Amino acid sequence: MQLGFIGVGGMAQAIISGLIKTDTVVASDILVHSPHPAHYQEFAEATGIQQADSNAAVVAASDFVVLAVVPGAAQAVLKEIRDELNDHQKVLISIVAGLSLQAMEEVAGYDLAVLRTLPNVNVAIGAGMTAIAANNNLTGAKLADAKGLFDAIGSTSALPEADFSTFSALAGSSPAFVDFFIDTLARAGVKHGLTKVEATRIAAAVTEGSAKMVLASDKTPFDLIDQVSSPGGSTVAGLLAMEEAGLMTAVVKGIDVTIKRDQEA
Ligand SMILES: NC(=O)C1=CN([C@@H]2O[C@H](COP(=O)(O)OP(=O)(O)OC[C@H]3O[C@@H](n4cnc5c(N)ncnc54)[C@H](OP(=O)(O)O)[C@@H]3O)[C@@H](O)[C@H]2O)C=CC1
Ligand SMILES: O=C(O)[C@@H]1CCC=N1
Repeated sequence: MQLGFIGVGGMAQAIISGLIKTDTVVASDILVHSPHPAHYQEFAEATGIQQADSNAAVVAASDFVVLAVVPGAAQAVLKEIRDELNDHQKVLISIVAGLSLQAMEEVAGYDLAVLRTLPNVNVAIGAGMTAIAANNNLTGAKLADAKGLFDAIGSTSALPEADFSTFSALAGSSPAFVDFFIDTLARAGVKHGLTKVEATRIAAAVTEGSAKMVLASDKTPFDLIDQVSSPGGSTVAGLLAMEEAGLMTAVVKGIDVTIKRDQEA
């Protein structure tokens, strides 16, 4: 499979790293381009991926083309590459937040096979969570291959497009929120005398373990909270103090604002 990327920023690099690490695509079959090659030169040399001279050259040489540009540039880039895309029956895979299938079809053509996705940065280590929605032209082996790319670097969830903004907050943005929680937990450890490095290692290991517990057990997170909270003990005291400071309200408010911002884009 020849895989092209238009846009080689943080998220494209995360996907490429995940695909190479999981032996899903060999580096030499990946071709990339963006307006400032200096921004990805080091990454391209370190991974062994190929660099093209233009967006059109990426499309010409690829079976699957990943649109990984900032949302503001997406329409112009689609206009620029639509002839190349349609001439050769390529598959377009978009990772652009807020860009609907219909908006892509309007610009790139109604016959084009398109997969809209919303991955998260954890794809870099094969632990991503990606929402997918295919248009009617993407079926059979092409759909399986396009979906397979994201299955190989984590999990996928086929969702109606109406749920993409919620997914974007809960899975696309939330690595930042979870990292914020990990850093806050570690900072509290530093306040009480641990080094930042050791406190971060502890906080991250606990976060990973607790996520695995939720996924592996048939208990709800609230059941697991009760299991940790000994009667009259320290955990319930800490939990109540966090809730008095508004932890649940703060998280839900943050997600509300994230969804609203995504829908404005
Ligand atoms: N970051 C994340 O966790 C997630 C991001 N996304 C989506 O991924 C997309 C990229 O985000 P991210 O990687 O974070 O952003 P970055 O700012 O890191 O990267 C943006 C990329 O777009 C390129 N670009 C801009 N204009 C053009 C153009 N005309 N032709 C080709 N390339 C162009 C930039 O090129 P150059 O550097 O040369 O200027 C750069 O490589 C966004 O649409 C975002 O919504 C989706 C899910 C999660
Ligand atoms: O911050 C953003 O706009 C993108 C969407 C999901 C994660 N990053």
